[in-house]
Amino acid sequence: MTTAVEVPTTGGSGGHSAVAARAEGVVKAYGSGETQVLALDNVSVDVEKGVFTAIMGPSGSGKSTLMHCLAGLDTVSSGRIWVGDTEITGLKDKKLTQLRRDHIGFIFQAFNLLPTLSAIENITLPMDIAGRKADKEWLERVVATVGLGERLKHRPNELSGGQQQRVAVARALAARPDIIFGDEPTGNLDSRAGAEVLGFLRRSVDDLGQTIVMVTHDPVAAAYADRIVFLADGRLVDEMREPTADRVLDRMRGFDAQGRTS
Ligand SMILES: Nc1ncnc2c1ncn2[C@@H]1O[C@H](COP(=O)(O)OP(=O)(O)OP(=O)(O)O)[C@@H](O)[C@H]1O
Repeated sequence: MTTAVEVPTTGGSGGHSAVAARAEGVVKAYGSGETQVLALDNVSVDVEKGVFTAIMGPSGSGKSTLMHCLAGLDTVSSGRIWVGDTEITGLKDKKLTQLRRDHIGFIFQAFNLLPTLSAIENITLPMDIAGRKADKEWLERVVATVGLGERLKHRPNELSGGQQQRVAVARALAARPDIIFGDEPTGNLDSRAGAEVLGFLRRSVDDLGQTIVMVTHDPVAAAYADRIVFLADGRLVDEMREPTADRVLDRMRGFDAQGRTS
């Protein structure tokens, strides 16, 4: 963990503070007065580059809010957020949209594939829209990692849920974003298809050096991560390295025992 206050570097030259994103003293309040909810209450966290991070915590603890703030999908009430070298708090909409497009990938619970396009067309669509040429070699690696073989020419409705989500992950990877954010990316999948997608996410970190941040409720899914940060009542309360599903389950039971399910 770096404690430096200067703008984080995004590595590349082997710098020691390989931080892909950072939240510093982030507060997010909804509403005001007596009905105010502090979704995030002074959260500081570094998202390490090339690391698979899971965000866990009881329902309502602020997981999605933290992810949305880190990804520039939501504004903060106070505190600061960086994505790579860029402080995004205070950025105007246009710049923020550009930054999201060029540096961030998203995977949601719903696969959000276009039904009339083939798998491979879906994968390259965001770059086609942005008028960017896919790096051919990279695309080949991504496609090889997805392991969809001849199904790449198939349309989404000819693929299983797990395969569709792998296409969605490949689409996020194809543009080589600095970070991929996933909000319950396996939430709609059965456990086998979920394992398939999680294995693929894991490989994209190990083989392609991708940085991933994933919100999940599922201890088994979280065990695929390198690091878990735990939120409770809008605060960062714990973290775990090299988690196992059993240890995560134990930690989550601890929250229940304290009645911290807000
Ligand atoms: N748009 C909003 N308006 C008001 N309150 C909100 C809004 N969005 C979230 N909240 C509140 O902020 C808190 C954190 O919500 P958030 O969705 O980040 O939690 P979460 O940990 O992702 O929950 P879950 O696991 O149930 O999805 C909750 O108390 C929630 O009710």
